Amino acid sequence: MTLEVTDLVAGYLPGVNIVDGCSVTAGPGELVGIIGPNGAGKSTLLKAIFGLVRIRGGSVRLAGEDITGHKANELVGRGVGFVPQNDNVFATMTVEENLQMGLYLKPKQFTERISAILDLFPEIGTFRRRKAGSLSGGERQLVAMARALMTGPSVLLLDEPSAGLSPVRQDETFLRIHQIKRSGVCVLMVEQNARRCLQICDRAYVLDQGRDAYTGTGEELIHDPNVIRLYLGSIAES
Ligand SMILES: Nc1ncnc2c1ncn2[C@@H]1O[C@H](COP(=O)(O)OP(=O)(O)OP(=O)(O)O)[C@@H](O)[C@H]1O
Repeated sequence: MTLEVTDLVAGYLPGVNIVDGCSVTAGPGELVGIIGPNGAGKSTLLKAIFGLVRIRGGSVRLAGEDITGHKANELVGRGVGFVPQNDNVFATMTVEENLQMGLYLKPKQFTERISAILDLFPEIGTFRRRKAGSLSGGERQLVAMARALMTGPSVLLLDEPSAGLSPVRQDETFLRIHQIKRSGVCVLMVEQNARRCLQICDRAYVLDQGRDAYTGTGEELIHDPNVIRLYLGSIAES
């Protein structure tokens, strides 16, 4: 399914638009990155798409259907998954219980879905009975993504999946995101690690002050002098 966000306006406080005329699209099996400076509105964009921040203007369409302002639980039912940056697992529950929570709308499908998830991420099998709170950051991120995948979404929204992880764990996480994309899911990912994000994304958007300032393939943006100057630092860093 294609996700189309057009001229979106959203914010928390009256009169302050954090997302301010932002347009992004992501198609089936596509990994689309969102990068930009702190406070640009990246997380707010994902939350607005997922019905967690009030939308003041513009539209969100899924497979051509208007889903603007729909509530999160309704969006899950329509095939949208969201992995927030913080508190994305239930620490006192086991991994398996976390995955069950992901499927609370359709508990009868648990056996079928868990086997699909274990096919995609076999390592979950090795710690499925452990409490999520006892896992490493990378493992917790994997559980959070797996939980969002339990309903078999066609669109997955990821908010800074590499945050707080060591470089090795970040690489593992990006590899897993690639596997998710290859399974046909459309992935829209906000990332702090801009350079790495551009290396692995099919396409990306640079957000600035709530707007999509630049867009292109990861390869184009990573070599774009404006993007380098404003967001990536010197070319020598690459
Ligand atoms: N719950 C909230 N209430 C009011 N303002 C908020 C809230 N959450 C975020 N903001 C404000 O919205 C602005 C954009 O925040 P957002 O988290 O979307 O940016 P971001 O691009 O994801 O930045 P970062 O990379 O720092 O996470 C910030 O100025 C922030 O202070």
